[in-house]
Amino acid sequence: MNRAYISLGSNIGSRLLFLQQAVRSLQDVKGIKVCQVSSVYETDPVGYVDQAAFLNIVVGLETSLTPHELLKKCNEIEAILGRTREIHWGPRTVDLDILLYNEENVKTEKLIIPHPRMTERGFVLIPLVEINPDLRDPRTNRSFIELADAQTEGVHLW
Ligand SMILES: Nc1nc2nc(S)n(CCO)c2c(=O)[nH]1
Repeated sequence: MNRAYISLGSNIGSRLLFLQQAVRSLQDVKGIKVCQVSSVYETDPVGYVDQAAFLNIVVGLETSLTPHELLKKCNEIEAILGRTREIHWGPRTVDLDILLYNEENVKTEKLIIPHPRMTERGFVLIPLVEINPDLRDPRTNRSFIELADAQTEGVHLW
């Protein structure tokens, strides 16, 4: 069985409901068992800053799916919950990003794991280390806790 971590975010409409529906949709996928769900954090937008605050969580799961099969399911859940892509990095009903898949490095046109921007994002690191403080970056072997501690600004328990 494989262990994966996914970051979820929403900053349009009923943000909490979208996150709850996305987690339930993941749980309903054959070959996915959601094992951990972080607290909900309200976070300042990163990247495209002229938009509403996000609610963010990270979930830990066990899966028999391959990384690309998992990506396909995440994209399907985003589409079902109404994600549009008018503005790159703009507002969205729900966004699912695969952060880690075991200690594997994946690099294809469609998918890069570990997520390339995860170490720059407090809204990812803080919920991630909440659910598993022992995780290390497979590329550098650096503890994610050290990185999270330096990026608490704009991330608050909701
Ligand atoms: N705080 C915060 N900022 C973000 N910018 C983007 S793009 N996203 C979408 C995830 O890539 C987020 C997010 O989920 N949370």
